[in-house]
Amino acid sequence: MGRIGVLLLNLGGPDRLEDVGPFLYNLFSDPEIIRLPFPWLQKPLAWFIATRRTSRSQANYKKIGGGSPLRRITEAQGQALKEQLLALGEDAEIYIGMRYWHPYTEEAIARLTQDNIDELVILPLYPQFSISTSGSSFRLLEQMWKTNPQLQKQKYTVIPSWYKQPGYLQAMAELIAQELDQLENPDEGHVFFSAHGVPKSYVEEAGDPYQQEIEECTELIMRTLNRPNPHTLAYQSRVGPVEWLQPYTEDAIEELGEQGIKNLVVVPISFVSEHIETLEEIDIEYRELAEIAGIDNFRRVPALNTHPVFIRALADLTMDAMKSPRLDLSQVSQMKKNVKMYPPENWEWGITSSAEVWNGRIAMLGFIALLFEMLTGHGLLHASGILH
Ligand SMILES: C=CC1=C(C)c2cc3[nH]c(cc4nc(cc5[nH]c(cc1n2)c(C)c5CCC(=O)O)C(CCC(=O)O)=C4C)c(C)c3C=C
Ligand SMILES: [Fe+2]
Repeated sequence: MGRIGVLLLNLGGPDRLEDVGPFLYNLFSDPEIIRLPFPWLQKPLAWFIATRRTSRSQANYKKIGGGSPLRRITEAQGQALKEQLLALGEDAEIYIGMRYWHPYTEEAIARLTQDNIDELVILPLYPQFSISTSGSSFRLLEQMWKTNPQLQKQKYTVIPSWYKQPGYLQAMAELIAQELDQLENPDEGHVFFSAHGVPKSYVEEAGDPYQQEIEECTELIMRTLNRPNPHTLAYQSRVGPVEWLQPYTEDAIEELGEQGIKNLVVVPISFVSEHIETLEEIDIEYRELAEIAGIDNFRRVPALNTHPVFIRALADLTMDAMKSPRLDLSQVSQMKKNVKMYPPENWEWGITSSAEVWNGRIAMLGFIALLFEMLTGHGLLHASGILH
């Protein structure tokens, strides 16, 4: 076999405070993040929400050193994976494709099409699949493949999710065990899995397998840990007014406090690197909540980052993917049964003349309403709680 490439997909994060606004705009422009019935409203609404959210978000990034560590950590993971693959006899080229910030997926694809890679493995750095994360990156890649004849010649395979991978489970269990062992009585630690949330409608209406994969993953980690500790799963980082997956992390912490739990070991489960939601939300906000709830001992399990057992797991995933039958991007959504990406594949972009007329009229009304709301602070978005 010739030269292989590994495309690592990740979310991306603002490197500096001045990147926060444009990063949020990119994030909210994604129809897999805000699912709107009218595609024309996506960009104005993204601009509006990003503008309103920027200073609050910047204040949080300031608390963790003025930017996201995600790029640095993902690059370190890429370098460690390259070395691990070399040790297994595979001289691979690693590409990093972020969804909402540099290095963008488009930049990674531009690099790899110049490199003459024989076989490409597409590996999302999200253990569990969600429409809003891996799904969004796969959809972007699918569009690129459709429009780029050079890419169409590229042989590739996709790893849709990998939360059952034994090395990954082992690395998570080791990190949890290390944290439990710091307690005076390790068996008394309550293991608290905090997963990034998604709106409930993603799971119940759009068929996102995320909740099922998170729940199964939690059970598999506990089985690998093989200790008698009780555990809880909750969902963090809710954005906007709609209902997200429950229980919410803040409510669950409060409840455990009321039950008299004194030792909490918090495990971030949906992401493999430190980022704002571990360093700020868990380490600062939830720690404070726990203290108020009477939990004396609050410990957080570090993210996997470049943990050697985890890097070996990524290398094994890559090698196994090359030996298995290829899986292409269009097969992935079939595999993740019932997943309805948004907007749907057969979305009609106002192709009939009457639809064009109505689209135009509604767009005009929407814009006027949005402008009015921005100037006065009153309107539907405020009333519904989307904006504050
Ligand atoms: C598996 C992990 C993630 C899921 C699922 C996810 C869904 C999701 N996220 C938002 C809104 C925001 N996410 C933000 C940052 C952010 N999100 C993830 C991971 C998942 N998101 C990460 C790792 C990060 C941080 C990147 C970094 O800079 O370190 C933000 C910006 C931060 C903030 O302003 O609070 C927003 C907003 C939605 C709406 C969503 C599902 C629909
Ligand atoms: Fe997020």
